[in-house]
Amino acid sequence: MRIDVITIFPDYLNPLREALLGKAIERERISVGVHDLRDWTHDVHRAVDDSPYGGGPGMVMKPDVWGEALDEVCSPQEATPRLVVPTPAGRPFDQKTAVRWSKDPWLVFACGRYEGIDQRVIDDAAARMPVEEVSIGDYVLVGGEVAALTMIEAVVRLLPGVLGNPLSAEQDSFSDGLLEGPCYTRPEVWRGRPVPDVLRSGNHAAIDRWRRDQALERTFHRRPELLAALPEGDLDKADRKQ
Ligand SMILES: N#Cc1c(-c2ccc3ccn(Cc4ccc(CN5CCCC5)cc4)c3c2)n[nH]c1N
Repeated sequence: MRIDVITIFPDYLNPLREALLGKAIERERISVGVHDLRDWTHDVHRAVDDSPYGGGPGMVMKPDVWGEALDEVCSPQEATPRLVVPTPAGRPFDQKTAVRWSKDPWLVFACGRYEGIDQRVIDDAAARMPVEEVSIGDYVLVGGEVAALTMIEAVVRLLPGVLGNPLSAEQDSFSDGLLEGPCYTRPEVWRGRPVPDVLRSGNHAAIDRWRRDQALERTFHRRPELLAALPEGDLDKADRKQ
């Protein structure tokens, strides 16, 4: 997978070169290009923003600069990129979206700042490639870079050979529609708190049942709407005793 990120703060994306993502680059599971939007400015001030039409707070990112940047970064190659535009006004980004995007050959992230990017940039790009305006949550950030990092990590960890333990991705929270339950490791007793006996019993049927019950209970208390959204029949008889 090829990933390109366009931003006015390229150093914000340095974490991409660390740890798991850094290893994925080393192993050539992904190639990452980070581009400074100001490289497509032509004025002495390297301006990327201007006042909003219709008034209102803050500044809006200029369409001409973004247009030239996307023309070059997304220029037709052997594949067409999916353009991802983080925005507070976007559709919610979720695990299903991460799984869907993990099958793409090329993702380009357009990281806005200020009050966002002139809408005509998105509309113009949508005439040439798939574009998705997405939000990582119902809170307000200062720009799109942290959202891009979040989404890139959620997608790249799903690629073959990236996670040390591929089972981990399959047993993700949300993969079965529930939150995952608690996890434990040594020591057996820590500050007077023992590991639940069932986890040391060696009875894997009982362990699986306990873990499912814990996931149901946690989901019920923390994210009850996820239970309501479970497909019909996903809750088996044993679950209903919960
Ligand atoms: N993903 C994601 C995001 C973002 C995000 C993503 C991309 C950009 C580019 C610029 N900003 C800053 C900003 C902040 C507030 C507003 C709304 N306006 C304020 C006053 C009138 C409306 C517009 C932009 C961004 C924020 N925030 N939260 C998420 N889950």
